[in-house]
Amino acid sequence: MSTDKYNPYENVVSTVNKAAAILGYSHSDYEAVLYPERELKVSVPVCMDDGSVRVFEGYRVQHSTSRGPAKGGIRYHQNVNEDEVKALAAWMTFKCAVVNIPYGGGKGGIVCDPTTLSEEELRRLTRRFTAMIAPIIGPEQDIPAPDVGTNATVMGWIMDTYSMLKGHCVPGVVTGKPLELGGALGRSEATGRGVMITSLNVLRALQIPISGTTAVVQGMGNVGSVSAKLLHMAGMKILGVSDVSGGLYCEDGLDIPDILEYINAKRGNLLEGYEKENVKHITNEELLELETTLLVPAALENQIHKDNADRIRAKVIVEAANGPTSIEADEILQKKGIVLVPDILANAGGVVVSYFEWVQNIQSVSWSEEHVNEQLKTIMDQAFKAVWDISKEKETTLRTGAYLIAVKRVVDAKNLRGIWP
Ligand SMILES: NC(=O)C1=CN([C@@H]2O[C@H](COP(=O)(O)OP(=O)(O)OC[C@H]3O[C@@H](n4cnc5c(N)ncnc54)[C@H](O)[C@@H]3O)[C@@H](O)[C@H]2O)C=CC1
Ligand SMILES: O=C(O)CCC(=O)C(=O)O
Repeated sequence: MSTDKYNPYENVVSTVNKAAAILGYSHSDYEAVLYPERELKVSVPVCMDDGSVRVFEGYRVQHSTSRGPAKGGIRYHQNVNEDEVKALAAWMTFKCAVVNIPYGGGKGGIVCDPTTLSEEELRRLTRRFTAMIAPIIGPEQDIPAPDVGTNATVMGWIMDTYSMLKGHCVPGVVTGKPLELGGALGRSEATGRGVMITSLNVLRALQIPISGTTAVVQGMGNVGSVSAKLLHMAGMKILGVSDVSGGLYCEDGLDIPDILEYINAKRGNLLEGYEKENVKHITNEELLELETTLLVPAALENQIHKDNADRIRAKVIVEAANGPTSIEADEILQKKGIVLVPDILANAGGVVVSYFEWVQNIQSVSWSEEHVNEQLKTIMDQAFKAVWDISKEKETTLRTGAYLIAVKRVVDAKNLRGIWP
C-alpha cells in the first residue's frame, strides 16, 4: 500500500506541464487544457430490492471537446471520486489524441460496489444515472463506454434509456454495447488486443525475443484477462496473474486457458480458490515485484508508487490500466532503466474500436471482426512508432513522448478554433 497522498489529477497536470515545457509553450498557450471543460455531479436515488431508497453519487466529466465529442468509459467502483473522474477524463483526451481519432475526452463514474448490488438494482441505478446525465451526452456530444465494474449489459441499458428519452433508437450514444444492439465485433477484446500489439511492438523495438519471454499481469477483468490470453497465445510464458482476491504464480508458466475457464465459470469471476500443481498463491504486492521481462498492470491507479517502485524487477512495463504508476514511481523506474509504455498509448485499443463502433452506428453499416482487428493493428502500430521515434529524437521517456504528440494535437485544435466569442 502506498504512503503517497495520491491525487490522479495532479499526475495528469504534472505530465502535461512537462510536455508543454519541452514543446516550448508559454502557460497561456496551453492553460485551458489543464481544466475540464464541464463537470456534472448527480445524486441518483434508487429504489433497492428491500423497498428502501439509497442515493448514489455519480459524475460525468468532459475534459475536452476540441478535437471531437467527449469519449470515455463509465466506472462503477466504491473508490470513484471527483479527482479520479477528472483524471480519467483528461487521460481520454490525450489517449484519443495520441492515436489520432476524432474525439475529445470524458469519463463518468458512480460511487458504488457493483458486486453488492443485485442485477435489478444495477439496472435501476444505470437507468436513473443515464436520465440524469442525458442532457450532456449524445452521439455528437459525449459517448460513454465500459470501464471498471461496467460491461456490455450496462451499455445496453444506457442505450435504451437514452433512446426512450429521445423517442427513437440512438445506438451511437454509447459504445461497447451487446452485438445485438449495434455493438462492434472485436470491441470486448479490443483493449487487451491493443495491449498485446503494443507489448510485442516494444519488445521488438528493444530486440527482446517474444517466444518464451516472461510476463506478469495484474488484474483479470476485461482488460487483464484478454491481455493474458493474447500474450500467452503469442508464445509468452505468463508467470503470474492476479485480481482483487490475490495472485497466482508458477515458475514454469501458468495455464492461462485453464485459468480463464475457471474464472469465467464463477460468479464474480475471481481467481480465489484456483488450485493446480506447482501454482502458488501470492499477494498483489508480491506479484508486482516478480522478476519478469514484461509487467502489465491492468487493474487500477497508483499500483506502482514511490514505496514499491524500487522493488519492481520487470524490464518493461506496459500500462494496461489507466494511471497505474505514480509520478514519483515514474522517476524511480526511469533511473532503474525500466522501459514503460504509458497508458494513453498502451490501452488505447478499446477506444479505437469504440470509434469503429460509433462510425458503424452512424453509417448503419457493419464491419467484419477481421477488418476491425486489422484497422486496430494499423492504428496501434502507427501510434507506437510515432511515440517511439519522438522519444528517441527528444531523448525522453515514452510517456513524455506520447504527451508531446498528444498535447500538441489538443492545443493546436483548441488554438485553431480560437476562443469564443
Ligand atoms: N474496459 C476497457 O475497455 C478499458 C479499461 N481500461 C482500464 O483498464 C483497467 C481495468 O479495467 P477493466 O478490465 O475494464 O475492469 P474490470 O472491472 O473488468 O476488471 C478489473 C480487474 O481488476 C481487479 N482488481 C481490482 N482491484 C484490484 C487490486 N487492488 N489489485 C489487483 N487487482 C484488482 C479486479 O478483480 C478485476 O479483475 C482500468 O484501469 C480501466 O480504466 C483502459 C482502457 C479501456
Ligand atoms: O471505449 C471507450 O470509449 C473508452 C474506454 C475507456 O474508458 C478508456 O480507454 O479508459
